[in-house]
Amino acid sequence: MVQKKELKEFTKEEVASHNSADSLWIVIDGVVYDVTAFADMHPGGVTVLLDVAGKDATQEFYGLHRQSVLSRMGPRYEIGRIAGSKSKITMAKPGDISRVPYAEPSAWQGFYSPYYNESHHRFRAAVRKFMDEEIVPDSVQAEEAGQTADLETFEKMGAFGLLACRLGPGPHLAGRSLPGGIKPEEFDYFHEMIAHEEVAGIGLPGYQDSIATGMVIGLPPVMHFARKEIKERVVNEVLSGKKRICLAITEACAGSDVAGLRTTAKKTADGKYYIVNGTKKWITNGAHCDYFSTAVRTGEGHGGISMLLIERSEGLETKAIKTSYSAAAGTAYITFENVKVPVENLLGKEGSGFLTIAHNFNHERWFIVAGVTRAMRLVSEECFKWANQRLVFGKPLIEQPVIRQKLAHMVAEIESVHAWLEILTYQMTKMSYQEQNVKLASPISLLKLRCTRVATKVSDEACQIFGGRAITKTGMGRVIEGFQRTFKFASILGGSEEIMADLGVRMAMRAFPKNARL
Ligand code: HEM
Repeated sequence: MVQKKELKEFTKEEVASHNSADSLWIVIDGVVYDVTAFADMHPGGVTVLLDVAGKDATQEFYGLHRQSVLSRMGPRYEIGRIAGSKSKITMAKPGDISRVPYAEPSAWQGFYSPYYNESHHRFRAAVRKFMDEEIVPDSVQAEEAGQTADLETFEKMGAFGLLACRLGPGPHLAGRSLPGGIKPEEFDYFHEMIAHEEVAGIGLPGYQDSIATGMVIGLPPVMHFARKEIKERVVNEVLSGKKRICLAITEACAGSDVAGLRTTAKKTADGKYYIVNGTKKWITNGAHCDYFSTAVRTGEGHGGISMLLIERSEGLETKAIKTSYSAAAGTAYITFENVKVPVENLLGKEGSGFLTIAHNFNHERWFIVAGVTRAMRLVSEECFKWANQRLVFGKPLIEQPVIRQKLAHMVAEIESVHAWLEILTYQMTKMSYQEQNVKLASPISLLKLRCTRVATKVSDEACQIFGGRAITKTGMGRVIEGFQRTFKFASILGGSEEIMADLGVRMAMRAFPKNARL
């Protein structure tokens, strides 16, 4: 642990005399750092430090480093302050709400909103603080190393109530303590949306997927279709963070075309088990899961699909797929070789797999939009900050009209997606699940289409603003690099853009008045 040193005050002249490799001091935002011992280890090299030795290096530092470098390493080298100086730069604290324009939904930046009450503000504050304090510290390194969140992290999220919050309002919340002291009966889809936003707000695509994307899409079939005893056991294990679950539908030959799936489940002669054989591909979190909500073929054609809850057991193997995002997400290829599954693990009725799968489509797509929209806001925040602190041709980037044009388009598009997301979330708070399935399938599909089209543009503009840093995994462009490398996932999984567009119009046509004419 770093010992807190007694902070002295220095004059500028005193600091100026420490200007060599033997004694190398620099000043950042009024704070004096003795980096003599660090200079040889400095990733940017010694010479750049010598160039600013004994001087104020605030501008140089913030042009090249994220603030987290200073909060992480600064205390080790901090020795005092310039006498009479005051900090001009705010150090981010856990739980802070950003004041950068458009970095938060407008309700969090002092605008009126018909959607949020005090409990939503309290909830966001509690979840953000939890994320900043408990999840973020290890996440950057885990993302880089391709390590998924460990069970201890899952148990922490479970005890905090965050896992349960990501599955919407419902009986699964009964008796649980929830973030910010929210009562289960006051919890609504806006609270859930906030939970997804806060997880996506860490800006690490692989790691944030590792903290329970599999659960958000894999547990609903169990919650809604499992037999009572199985439901109680599995839902409790998963929501407390003791076990992990994922959704296993897609196969090498069956993606959007679910009917093409080939994994078979055949009943044993005594009728007690299904024997499962086949493969699954691109299964988020699959590499680390204990349970797999799995689509299998129990018969021919469309009516021959069923859903089974399969436990990790003999004959089931998972191996990581090398995707373009971090191995932390645990995206897996799964093989089933004569896996024995009790018939009690059937989710819903045999042959009704399509209904079971489709039951959660809207929720899954809505959840994807909430996450991607939050990630886009983070990208725009990074662009605003970068454009403000990066000097080009002797002035901040933001002073270039072409950069302001890019920011304008980015913000206008993100805000429109978020506004539609809020409108549809409001509908969800008013409609029964059944009514949502009928009325929201079209707009949610079109919203997802719009969201990922906007993500394409946001990624493009952000890359142009960040230049080489947008293709560099560490440092200033880290978030932009991660986003441009992974935003495409959202336009493919949970229903590809093409399927979303087609479904959106087909579902809308169901309500088309037969007697309408031009
Ligand atoms: C307390 C003072 C400093 C600390 C703890 C520090 C630490 C670091 C770290 C951890 C990195 C690599 C991280 C990353 O990829 O972002 C880095 C890179 C770098 N640093 Fe520093 N640094 C300090 C001050 C400075 C100053 C004053 C300058 C320049 C005048 C400087 C110039 C650079 C350069 C040029 C790089 C490479 C940047 C790049 O690859 O884009 N550093 N520094």
